[in-house]
Amino acid sequence: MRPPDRSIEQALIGWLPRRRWFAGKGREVTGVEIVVGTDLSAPAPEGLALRHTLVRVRQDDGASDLYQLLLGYRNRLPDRLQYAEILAVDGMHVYDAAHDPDLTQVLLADLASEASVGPLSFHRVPGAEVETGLASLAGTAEQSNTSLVFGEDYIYKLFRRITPGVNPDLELNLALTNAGCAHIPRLYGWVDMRIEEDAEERHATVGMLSEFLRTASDGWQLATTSVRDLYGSAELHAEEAGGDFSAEARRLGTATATVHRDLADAFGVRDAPADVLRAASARMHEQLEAACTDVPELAPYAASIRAVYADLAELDRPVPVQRIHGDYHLGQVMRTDRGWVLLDFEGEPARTLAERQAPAHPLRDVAGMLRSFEYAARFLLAGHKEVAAGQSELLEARAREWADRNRSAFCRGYADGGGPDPGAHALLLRAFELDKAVYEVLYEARNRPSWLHVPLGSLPHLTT
Ligand SMILES: Nc1ncnc2c1ncn2[C@@H]1O[C@H](COP(=O)(O)OP(=O)(O)O)[C@@H](O)[C@H]1O
Ligand SMILES: O=P(O)(O)O[C@H]1O[C@H](CO)[C@@H](O[C@H]2O[C@H](CO)[C@@H](O)[C@H](O)[C@H]2O)[C@H](O)[C@H]1O
Repeated sequence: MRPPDRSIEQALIGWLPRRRWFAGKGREVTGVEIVVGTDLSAPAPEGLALRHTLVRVRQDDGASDLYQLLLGYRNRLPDRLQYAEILAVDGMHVYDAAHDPDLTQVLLADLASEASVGPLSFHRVPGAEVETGLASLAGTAEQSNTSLVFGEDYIYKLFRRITPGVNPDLELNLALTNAGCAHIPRLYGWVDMRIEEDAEERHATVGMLSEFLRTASDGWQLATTSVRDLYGSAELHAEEAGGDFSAEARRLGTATATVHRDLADAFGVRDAPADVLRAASARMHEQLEAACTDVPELAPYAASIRAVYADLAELDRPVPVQRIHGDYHLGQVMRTDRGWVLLDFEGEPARTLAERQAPAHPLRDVAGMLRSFEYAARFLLAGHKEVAAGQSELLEARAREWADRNRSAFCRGYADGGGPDPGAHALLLRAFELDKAVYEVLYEARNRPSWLHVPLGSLPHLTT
């Protein structure tokens, strides 16, 4: 017998906030309600069941969000799945079935056959074949969603926070697929869900199946390996150390410009009037004030940051805007044998769908990646200071050198690829970088407090 929904909802109040992908951190969960549960007829062994579940989560600030869960039901929960348990009642275990390859196979089977099950409809990209019967492994990366790797072939992104509408990750991947862009993983299919609430019918993207880049390394790993290499021989300059990353940074810049051009071709570019910059500046101010309230360590830099935002508001000229990546950093790019590939076009997870879909200046993405070079250079510093006391100034200088070298290389590559020359738009770039750094301060305070020193540590340099 399955436990009643009420017991599951109660258990989810404590379980959800502890998930890495839960987007409402820092606010209390006051209620969870199962909006719709759909049994997926898994080609699963006897005694197992899979229920696709959409829940509404209410929080103490009045926010109310939808989340997607795959609930597994078993009479006996094997040791390997204990960590995924949500509750057990009268010998029946309810758990996060994203971690259970016996159950997740149904996703591939339904994509392969383009099934429709209750409110869920599974779609294949025209011409794409999907092989079934592969076992999945849930990714261990720091993620806003949950990714399931099937065999060595596919990666299925199970979107966690669900916003009605087409998810920009799917929207942009589909457009880039149609444009024949080489800098994205091959897209195989997606899952759409009909959501009926308050007599209203809406649709949302709840899953996406892409090529798993099995031989690729992500940009963050490659960049931090290069930084580690440099810190290991701190007497050398960045260009002398073995693992110099700058040629890769330059190629990454060029790939970024190519993707921006494809997005511009697919969705268009328009000249936004000057008041768009005033509105952007106002939003930046708002985020800064919110961040200063939550993170008082930001206060000493606030006046300098405000001055840059004020200059931006005064920049009285139209700016070209287009669809962009929106949350661009080294963890979102992978180096494959066919060059750099860009992932995760969802935009910043904390923003509304309308904000994430809004056209923006492409240098916002450039600023995101430039911040990421700072992150890669700075994130190892703290540990190193303990090991090599007295060397901290030298390592700080090396961090600066590494970041500057790779930032310049990326910008050169971006301009080579036909993007607007970052060097010719210093104020825009500075404002975008500061805005990103403020976002990161908030993001780290809410999600990874032990990383807060990384964005805070780069503020003295950014504000001088
Ligand atoms: N197509 C892919 N091939 C290989 N690894 C991938 C692929 N897509 C994502 N990943 C890995 O999963 C991580 C998280 O993916 P991402 O799309 O950024 O998810 P999220 O939206 O949850 O942050 C990436 O940093 C990368 O390491
Ligand atoms: O990848 P996500 O869409 O989940 O993006 C969020 O999480 C990122 C961290 O996982 C965060 O990125 C920040 O940390 C990165 C290193 O882990 C660094 O490369 C980025 O430059 C830095 O912004 C991202 O901001 C957040 O939206």
